[in-house]
Amino acid sequence: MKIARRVEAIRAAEVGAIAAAPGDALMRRAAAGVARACIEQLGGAYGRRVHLVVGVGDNGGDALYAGVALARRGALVTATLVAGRAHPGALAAYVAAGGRLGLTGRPDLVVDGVVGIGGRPGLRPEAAAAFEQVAGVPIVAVDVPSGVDVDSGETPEIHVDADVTVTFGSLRHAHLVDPAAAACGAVAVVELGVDFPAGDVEALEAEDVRLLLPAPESDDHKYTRGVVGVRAGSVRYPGAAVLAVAGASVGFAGMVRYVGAAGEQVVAAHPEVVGAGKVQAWVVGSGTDADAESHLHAAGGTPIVIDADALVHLPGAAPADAVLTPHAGELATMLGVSRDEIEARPLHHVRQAAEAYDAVVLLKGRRTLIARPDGRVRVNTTGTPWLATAGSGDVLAGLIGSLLATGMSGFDAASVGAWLHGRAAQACGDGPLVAGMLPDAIRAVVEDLFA
Ligand SMILES: NC(=O)C1=CN([C@@H]2O[C@H](COP(=O)(O)OP(=O)(O)OC[C@H]3O[C@@H](n4cnc5c(N)ncnc54)[C@H](OP(=O)(O)O)[C@@H]3O)[C@@H](O)[C@H]2O)[C@@H](O)CC1
Ligand SMILES: Nc1ncnc2c1ncn2[C@@H]1O[C@H](COP(=O)(O)OP(=O)(O)O)[C@@H](O)[C@H]1O
Ligand SMILES: [K+]
Repeated sequence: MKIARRVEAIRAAEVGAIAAAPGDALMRRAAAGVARACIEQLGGAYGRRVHLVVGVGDNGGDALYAGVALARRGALVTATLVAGRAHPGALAAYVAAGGRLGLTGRPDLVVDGVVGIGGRPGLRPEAAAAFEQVAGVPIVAVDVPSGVDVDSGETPEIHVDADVTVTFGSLRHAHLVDPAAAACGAVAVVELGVDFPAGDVEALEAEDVRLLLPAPESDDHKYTRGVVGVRAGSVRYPGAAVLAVAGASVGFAGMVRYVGAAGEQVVAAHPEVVGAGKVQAWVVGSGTDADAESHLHAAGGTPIVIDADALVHLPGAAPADAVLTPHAGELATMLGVSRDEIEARPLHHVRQAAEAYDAVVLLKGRRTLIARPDGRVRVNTTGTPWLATAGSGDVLAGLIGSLLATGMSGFDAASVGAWLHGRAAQACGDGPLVAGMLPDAIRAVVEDLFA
């Protein structure tokens, strides 16, 4: 599990280590990691031109010590001190190592050391101007891309867009949560040997998913594995029913039931699917059009995935054990704000919705967020932009419902479902995909996990 923590918790955990380490030892360790990432990005150090953009705090100190390490490996290192001053010890070491002040020529790489966890959102004009001078050059950000809001993952003002971000000890929220995460590029964590407390934002990794998935036991039968019911599709959108059922069919339930207007199409595509009866979880809403409200009421009180058209028919609170799966536009309608506001502050809004509806809320997007009413959040890091295709959300809803039917908690079912769905899109490769390709790919991803 990847765990991201708040700045306050990270600072508190590091106090002891900083006091115990002699001089700038911790900063030098952090800087060595930054230098390694630069060398990797450049394919070497000798003769490469690296430009440091340096702020007044320890983030700038890290950048300068990284400059020292790079200069020692034969790189030509220059630096702009955006406030005209910098961490004294690091600056002295930098000058002693042959580092120059001021920009000369076009560098091969820029190191963003303006601000880290001590920064406020936005870039001051001197910092913005320093980056404009080297526009287009790849950027390695120290700790976080300067200008992003580290705890909220928001980017309310201008900020650095990095190719690589090197952080220390623990991920911060900005590394996982969009829009800030999109500004980080690839993220590397340098170990500092510090212990951190639990965090409230996390991301599943393959091993976590494998452990959470309830593989059938040798004495299982279809009913012990769980039965999922799908109320999706309509005369207008029969395909949504087929896709939601397809998603449910490659989840872990032992049987899929379908109730709705597209029964013929569903059985033609999935002859194993049966009609109304007892279920352990429902999936309601994908493509249900005008039938959404009646399906929502008919489904009743079992664990339930509520998707698409059904979301707007929810009263104040959702039924017990509900997983709501809006995209940004649907969440905007539910909360009475604009889509832009949701996209600018997804972490804030997904938590607000989970609390208001007293349900697990999965907000779809590049970095899908899954929130519990108590504020705990999982971020999905699998997927590709090709997944943004009509009907892929229907497959996801069915898949999550199928996992829910096995007895998984809503939080686990939603986050595991999102992980499998995104990994399936990755398995489809870097090219157009249609939602109907996802179920086979999900099956293959599961097979790989258990191999
Ligand atoms: N803790 C640890 O164990 C380790 C920490 N490490 C490193 O230390 C970093 C944190 O360092 P830090 O605390 O000195 O804060 P930092 O982010 O450099 O900002 C400093 C100053 O910048 C200013 N400023 C603020 N906003 C601004 C803006 N938008 N644009 C321009 N300037 C702005 C503001 O000063 P002001 O100008 O207001 O006086 C603020 O006080 C951390 O991210 C990591 O890199 C590593 O060495 C490993 C060990
Ligand atoms: N830029 C993106 N990168 C990765 N995944 C994305 C991106 N945009 C959307 N997705 C994913 O694609 C799926 C789209 O779902 P949704 O919007 O409900 O589609 P539909 O309603 O057509 O089924 C979601 O799983 C979402 O997380
Ligand atoms: K930075």
